[in-house]
Amino acid sequence: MIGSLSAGLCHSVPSFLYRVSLMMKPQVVFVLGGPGAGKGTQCSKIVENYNYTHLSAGDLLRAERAREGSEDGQLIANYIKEGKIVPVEITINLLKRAMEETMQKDEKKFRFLIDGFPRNEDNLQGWKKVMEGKADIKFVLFFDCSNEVCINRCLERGKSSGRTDDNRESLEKRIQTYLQSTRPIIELYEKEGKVRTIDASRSVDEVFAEVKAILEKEG
Ligand SMILES: Nc1ncnc2c1ncn2[C@@H]1O[C@H](COP(=O)(O)OP(=O)(O)O)[C@@H](O)[C@H]1O
Ligand SMILES: O=c1ccn([C@@H]2O[C@H](COP(=O)(O)OP(=O)(O)O)[C@@H](O)[C@H]2O)c(=O)[nH]1
Ligand SMILES: [Mg+2]
Repeated sequence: MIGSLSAGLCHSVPSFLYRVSLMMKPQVVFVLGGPGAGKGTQCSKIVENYNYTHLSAGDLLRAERAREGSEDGQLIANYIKEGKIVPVEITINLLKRAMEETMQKDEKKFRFLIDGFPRNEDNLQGWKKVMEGKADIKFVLFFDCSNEVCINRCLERGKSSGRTDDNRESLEKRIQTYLQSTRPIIELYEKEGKVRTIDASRSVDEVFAEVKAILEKEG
């Protein structure tokens, strides 16, 4: 059916446009929580078990920081070390490109876990400006745990992560940014009934059992 439709259309529509029109709209789960809450760990486990692509905004920014010739590398480095949130124009371009590249390679890969974004009002506005209507936000997975647990996990991670922000000084700033800027975004989504809160203070496996139950329920 699709084959014959394609053969008919190819005479009039450029094939790349035809391919784009066949693509599913990206289905997005935002993954939020404090620094060290376990977002990345749980996203990896989701990817092992379900058909999602994990896009960590922080990882994309760190890759851009390291890219030779990047115009934004120094700015990104400063923001990360200071625990501040990079202007959304930079982050949204990286996210959009990563989503497009994933779907161009395999059009069945239209489910995304967007980890660590949107972290503030600027991020939210940037997402809306660029992505509204182009992607569906299914829900928000919120990994909730105390600041103390977050800090201890990041300090432990800092022994081997090589990250410039897994130290006490940066962490105090990151926690402040999280409380002042990111929590209000989670609350906004909460009012829309989109937040699925998970107690992230338990073991990796216990947390994942809850994640699984949510994903199975949401379909
Ligand atoms: N449930 C958990 N219990 C204990 N340690 C955890 C748990 N989840 C993650 N960790 C560890 O805590 C650190 C932060 O986890 P990570 O997944 O990178 O969090 P985030 O992406 O939210 O900053 C890592 O060193 C990770 O191995
Ligand atoms: O959308 C984003 C995501 C991350 N960051 C920056 O990258 C850092 C690390 O983010 P990441 O999500 O990797 O940290 P995690 O919460 O996983 O420890 C943040 O503190 C910010 O400085 C940002 O500016 N915008
Ligand atoms: Mg992370």
